[in-house]
Amino acid sequence: MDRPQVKNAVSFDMVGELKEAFQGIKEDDSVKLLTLTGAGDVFCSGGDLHDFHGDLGEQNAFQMLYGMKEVLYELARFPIPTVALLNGPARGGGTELATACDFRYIKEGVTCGFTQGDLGLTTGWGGGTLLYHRIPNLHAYHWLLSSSLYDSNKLIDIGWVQGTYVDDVLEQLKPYTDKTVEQVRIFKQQYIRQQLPLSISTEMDEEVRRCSMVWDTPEHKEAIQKFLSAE
Ligand SMILES: CC[C@H](C(=O)O)C(=O)SCCNC(=O)CCNC(=O)[C@H](O)C(C)(C)COP(=O)(O)OP(=O)(O)OC[C@H]1O[C@@H](n2cnc3c(N)ncnc32)[C@H](O)[C@@H]1OP(=O)(O)O
Repeated sequence: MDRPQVKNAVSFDMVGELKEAFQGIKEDDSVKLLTLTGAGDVFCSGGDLHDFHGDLGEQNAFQMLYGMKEVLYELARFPIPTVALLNGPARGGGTELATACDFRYIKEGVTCGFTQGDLGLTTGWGGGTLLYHRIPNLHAYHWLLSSSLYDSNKLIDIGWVQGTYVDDVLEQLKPYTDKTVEQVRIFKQQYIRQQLPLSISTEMDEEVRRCSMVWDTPEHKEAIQKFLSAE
């Protein structure tokens, strides 16, 4: 993600660019591993609070959120292993995006959180659904409901993050990449069949629908006004 001036916030354009990039990688059958990271000092600050958070009714909010649901679903069921490299903080949808990857590695001291709750929202890209497939249920529920920011140590404790990294992360990912393309694809298929059945798409759709239902509330509008007036 490469919009460092807004901390890699996801704009409408970026939704299309992510889809295009994933398609290109999918078509290259020599690739063994997909990594996702952020330019500058942040992983991703979630949906662009200018672009995504206008005065939208439920139906338009659904359509707007749905594009990122498609991105996260694609990422979760990607045919090769996927890794989020948390070079800096993730917030809101940014934490959802990292959750859609199979594994997460993080720089020491970095914090992540589902801050949608503080904006009068709930998760809306399908990342809440995926979180329940990544970490124990009560950890997921508590993290989502409380909108807490967790640091790298806590994120390792709850099992969301697999390890910390400093610089040469590719060396650290060698246990994944020293396998053949066929091996990594077979292991990924096995994981998808066990943990991410096609029916997960319906659950993610329901999450998008629920979030769009709270889009047009005073709590959300006030939170966005507050963010914009602080700029
Ligand atoms: C369902 C998902 C949902 C959705 O949108 O659909 C969401 O993702 S809701 C969650 C939205 N995200 C947030 O609330 C995070 C807001 N940002 C931050 O908390 C911080 O910016 C942080 C921690 C990512 C980085 O902090 P730092 O101190 O390093 O930077 P600044 O706060 O000074 O930000 C610099 C610059 O970037 C602009 N910015 C940051 N985040 C966003 C954003 N999400 N959308 C648009 N613009 C963003 C910020 O306003 C500053 O702009 P400037 O003009 O330089 O003042």
